[in-house]
Amino acid sequence: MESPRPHSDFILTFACPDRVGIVAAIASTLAQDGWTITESQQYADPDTLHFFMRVRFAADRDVELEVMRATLAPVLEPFDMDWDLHDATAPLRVVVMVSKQGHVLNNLLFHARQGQLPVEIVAVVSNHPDWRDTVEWHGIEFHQIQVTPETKRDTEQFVIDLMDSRGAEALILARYMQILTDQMCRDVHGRAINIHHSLLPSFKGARPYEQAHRHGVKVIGATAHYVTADLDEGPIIEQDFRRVDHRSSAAELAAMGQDLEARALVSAVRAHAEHRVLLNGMKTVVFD
Ligand SMILES: Nc1nc2c(c(=O)[nH]1)N[C@@H](CN(C=O)c1ccc(C(=O)N[C@@H](CCC(=O)O)C(=O)O)cc1)CN2
Repeated sequence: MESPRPHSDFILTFACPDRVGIVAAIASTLAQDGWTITESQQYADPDTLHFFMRVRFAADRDVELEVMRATLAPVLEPFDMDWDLHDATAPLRVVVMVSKQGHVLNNLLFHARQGQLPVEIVAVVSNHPDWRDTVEWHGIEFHQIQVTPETKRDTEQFVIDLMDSRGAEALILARYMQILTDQMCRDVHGRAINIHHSLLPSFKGARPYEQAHRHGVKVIGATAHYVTADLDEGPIIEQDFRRVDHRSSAAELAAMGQDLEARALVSAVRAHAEHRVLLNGMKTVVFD
């Protein structure tokens, strides 16, 4: 028999300069207020001397997210924290962007529909019509945009407005093959995830499987990362890989890579949706 769901279930994440007493302050504050800590992970970076923590806590009473935020603010203030508080039970609302290749999009749609991903895909945007029927079969709105050098900023503003109007908290680039402008990267900093079809930092940019084939690689892979203005240089969230050999053409490498791309992106989106990813400069801390 399933245990009863708590009335209030929150996830606190933060990063701050490391010092003695951080965990004790969090734990004692929660204990004094009658909260049960159900998950807790922390990491002290020896290089940056920064401390990272994810703590999930619950109680059988109804507490509004904003009320909980206001309660925690004075406790966290002395530690100079970059912190956030999330409702652990709320699925992450996302907008997905795709171009012509739909294997990663399809995998996202399937996992979300099956309830295997704590995500609600509220809209799909594409610069091609190919995946409209599939997306609309899932009952999800599909918007086609026309991206040219002249229209790129307007199309990006359309996406930002769409995210705002649908309450989307993240943007997922599922093999969307257009480079986002610096302004768009600023607008979605820390909440746009791209799947690149190579093991970054190798083979950035366009056509990475052709680059890999020319180099005679013995493994291929995929990298899910946050999007930044520096193309395919954003903080890495997840990678997946497999062995290959001299017999495969670039096209065969690309075909073998599709599953890796789909798996890596789902894993990264799940980690982001469960608030397990914290930015650590140009890197990430990803809690289990
Ligand atoms: N600002 C960013 N935009 C995008 C990133 C990123 O990291 N930062 N990742 C890419 C995806 N991508 C590889 O995964 C990628 C997509 C497209 C190209 C590219 O060169 N495309 C066109 C040019 C399109 C354009 O100018 O918009 C081309 O083939 O010439 C390279 C890498 C998504 N966007």
